[in-house]
Amino acid sequence: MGTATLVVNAVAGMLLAVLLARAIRFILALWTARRFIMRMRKLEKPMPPFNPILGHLLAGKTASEELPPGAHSMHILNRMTAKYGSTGAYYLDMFPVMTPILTVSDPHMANQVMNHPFSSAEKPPALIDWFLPITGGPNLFTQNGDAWRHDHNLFMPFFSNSNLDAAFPFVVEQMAIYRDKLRALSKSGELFSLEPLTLALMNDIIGRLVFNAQLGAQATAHPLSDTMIRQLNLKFVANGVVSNLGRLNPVKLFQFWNNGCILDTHIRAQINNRVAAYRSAKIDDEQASFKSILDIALETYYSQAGRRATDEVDADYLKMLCAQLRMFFFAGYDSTAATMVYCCYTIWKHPEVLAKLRAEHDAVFGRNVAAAMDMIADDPALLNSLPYTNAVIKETLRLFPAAAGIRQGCRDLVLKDEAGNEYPTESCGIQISHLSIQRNPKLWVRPLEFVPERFLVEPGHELYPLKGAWGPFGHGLRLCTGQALVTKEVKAFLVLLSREFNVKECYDEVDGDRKIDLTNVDNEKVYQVEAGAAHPRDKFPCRVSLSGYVSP
Ligand code: HEM
Repeated sequence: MGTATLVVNAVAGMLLAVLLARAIRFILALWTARRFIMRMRKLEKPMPPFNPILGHLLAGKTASEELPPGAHSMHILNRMTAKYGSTGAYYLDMFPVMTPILTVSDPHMANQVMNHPFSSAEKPPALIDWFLPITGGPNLFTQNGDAWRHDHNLFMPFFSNSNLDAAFPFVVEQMAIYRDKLRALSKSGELFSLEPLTLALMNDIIGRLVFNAQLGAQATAHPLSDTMIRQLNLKFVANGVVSNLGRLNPVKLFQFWNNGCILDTHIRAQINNRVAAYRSAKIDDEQASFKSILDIALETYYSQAGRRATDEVDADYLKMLCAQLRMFFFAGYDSTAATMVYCCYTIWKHPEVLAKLRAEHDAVFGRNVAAAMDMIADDPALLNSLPYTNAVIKETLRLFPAAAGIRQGCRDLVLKDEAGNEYPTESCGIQISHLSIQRNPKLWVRPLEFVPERFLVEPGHELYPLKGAWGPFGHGLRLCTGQALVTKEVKAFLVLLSREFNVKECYDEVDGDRKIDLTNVDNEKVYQVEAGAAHPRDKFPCRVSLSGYVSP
């Protein structure tokens, strides 16, 4: 037998072994999923109609078809909650799209999860697959136990109040570029999409916060931002569920891998830049008041005993950093940009809210909008004196939560609803359905109305929110680490823009004769779609004009 034949046989044998291992893994996972769900069926637990071969995939498909195009999976879960989750929880087996979950839409049961010593902090293995195209490896969202604790402690100093405040001169500088773009658009009066502009703004801000880099994405597309967006587009196929099976397509798998390599190349370039800067800063004994996430990680690395500034970063640390920085880059811009756009929608849709918001900004910053920019840069703590603005952001996130939380169940966590029905969680993930909880008429007065005052009234008032019912940043130990940062950023965004401009959404103009049935998304034309976090559909078409409320 010739060498070539031997090589071909060896490669074919290896491929066969890999395929066989994958097939066995698939069958085992399928068997585990079905066995658990069959047991729950026997116990007559709430769930959609079950198909022995397809599990609940058909029910998921039906729910997604009852929604308008591209509706986010949170809407799909919400739709299924309306059909099957009247007791506050139902089981779902969408294998192979995901492993079985218990979807919880009741804050009492969500609290039981968040108070459990194991499940409150444990993320399910299925999340690793979800994040893999975005991060390429373990990250704070997916890690558990000591690995999570170690990396969490490594990055947390970035989120200290003083470090975040030190970033604000740069944050408002980027918002000034965004404001200038809106000024130009207000002159032309043209129809445009607000979302790409806002994503570019947040790309530039997060580039600085994560890498201490000036990406300049508001001026010209940056390859890091472009590749992340390409990767997200690939991941979030419109109308999910069955088309999600496209994940098994080898062409798509190659594209994921290739985008991942490009992301890693750019992230490594940022790491190399900062290693060089770190070394020269060490030599010059330079002290920067603001430290990026990457700078903090490098400082910790080089401060370890026996390590010299001239040493290379070792391969394991580099791998860990790449995945965590990819995660922070994504988490830091995507959902914040979506929330900023939704705030634009909510405040300009409600003139009475806008009037109160502007009055609060006048009281704290005076009527000179240009001065507000310098005031925030000099003293970001002023942003803490804006209770109404804070309530507007909270109310926007109540109606349009950008993300959701998930936990791993376990044998000794059996949830109980108020009627005493039990929900075992062993062998399944627990998905907290924020959208269903935050729009539930049993939990909220005037649930679909935009009422920021509900976050300002005292306990005992009918509007006062029920404990645990508001949770767009999740709950407990695994709460979003970016919450304080997001709140500051969105407050600054509103202070700098809400008085100068009027923004008018133009969905009717764009939709034209296209009839969209909005019945199952609470008749909300700006319903959320899959695009990373949950984003406003069709990138928020609008026109902007100068308000005349203040002089620019
Ligand atoms: C509007 C913006 C944002 C929203 C709505 C949001 C929401 C969330 C949610 C729902 C979770 C899961 C919480 C849970 O499982 O209980 C989460 C986790 C996380 N978020 Fe955010 N997030 C936002 C912005 C950010 C930003 C700006 C950063 C960082 C720059 C960030 C970093 C993280 C991290 C690292 C985690 C994982 C925490 C852990 O498990 O240790 N997020 N976020």
